[in-house]
Amino acid sequence: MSYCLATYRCFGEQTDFHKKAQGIAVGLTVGSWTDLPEAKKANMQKHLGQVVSVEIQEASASSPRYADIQIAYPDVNFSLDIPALLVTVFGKLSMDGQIKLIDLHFSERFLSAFSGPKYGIAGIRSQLGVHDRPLLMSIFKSVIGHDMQELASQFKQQALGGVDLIKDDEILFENPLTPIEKRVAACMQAAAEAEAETGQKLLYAVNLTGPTFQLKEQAKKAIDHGANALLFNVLAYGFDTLQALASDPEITIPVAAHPAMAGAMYPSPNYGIGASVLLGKLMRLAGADLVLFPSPYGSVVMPKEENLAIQQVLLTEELAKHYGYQTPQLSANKLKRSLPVPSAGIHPGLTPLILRDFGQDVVVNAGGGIHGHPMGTAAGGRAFRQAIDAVQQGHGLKEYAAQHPELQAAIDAWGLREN
Ligand SMILES: CCCC(=O)/C(O)=C/OP(=O)(O)O
Ligand SMILES: [Mg+2]
Repeated sequence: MSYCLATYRCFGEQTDFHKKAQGIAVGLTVGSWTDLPEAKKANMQKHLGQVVSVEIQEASASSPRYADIQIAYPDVNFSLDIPALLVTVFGKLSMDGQIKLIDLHFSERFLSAFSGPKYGIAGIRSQLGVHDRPLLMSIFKSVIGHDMQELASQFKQQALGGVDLIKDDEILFENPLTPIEKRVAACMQAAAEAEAETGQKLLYAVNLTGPTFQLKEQAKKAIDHGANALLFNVLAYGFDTLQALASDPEITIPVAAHPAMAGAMYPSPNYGIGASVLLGKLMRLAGADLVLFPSPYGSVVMPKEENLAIQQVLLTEELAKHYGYQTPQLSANKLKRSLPVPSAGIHPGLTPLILRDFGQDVVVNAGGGIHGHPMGTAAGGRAFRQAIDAVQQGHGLKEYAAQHPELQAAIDAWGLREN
């Protein structure tokens, strides 16, 4: 028998959490809210959920009374896909009061159904030829309504700034002015022109949008026109759609997962799905090569501990866990590691914090912090590259900026944080 484990944080001043846990284990597997004779039959036992642990935290001045409840779900109860797992462990239960899904452990059998990221960190770095520093990504801004010429011009300015990746904004959808195949062709042409000047390769993550059942063909059309990466609004389309794209041998380019809609699920301490599950484990399992999420210090803020919890699960070698059985040390290194991309409101003066908190395997990502630079878009990219170089070489940004005007201008405009 093998199980997937779900950990919940359940709140209640008077709740009998042991009874609650047993009710979850039975009610989400073989039973319901009331006793069912069928559920007690011997042939149902292999489908019965198990209470693994109930850890109660009594109310304090800083916290209401809650319990962390871990339940094991027999993976024979559901098909080996993310929708089935999520509906099983948090479908009806998500509507049952103050309860939050805060962790998931996949059985090896469940994990075996997933190929994970097609490229991962190593693959992205290999495509770019960059192995010795954090990566830099810029974001198109103010391009809704732009024609192809204006869009390609903004692309080239971003590329000349020394970025490693350029992504569409997640709000740029299929439109008559810049349809995906034209966007890709024009931007990849601009990328080639910029590379002739800078010698630097780059990935352009074009936003894959449109009717769900046309996404594969849309992606193949983009690839046929030269696309070398995709941006995807995973939560709007579903993890299973990401998994279908990432596991499809005909989709031969990396996928960057955007967190759009995540704010409807992770922020509340009492409801929803924890950030490390929603934007960490499930994104990596479904095959995201890069995962964007709100940074701890930008314009849309996620607490630092949640940021680091996401980073940990995107980079860890351990994603599988067997409940109660002696099994070979499970390693999930069949799942390539996904690149963390802490984002939103990032400017060059925040680079020391990002590199301190995330280390080398991170993508520094900015839209406004590039295009809003006082000396223009290309200077915005240069300012970030100078900030990254400064930190890599052990210099303070203020000292380094004295010899690097683009960085100085960014610090003058937006300030500097080194702790
Ligand atoms: C968390 C996603 C960030 C994003 O999509 C975006 O467009 C950020 O733009 P800036 O905040 O860097 O301007
Ligand atoms: Mg955006």
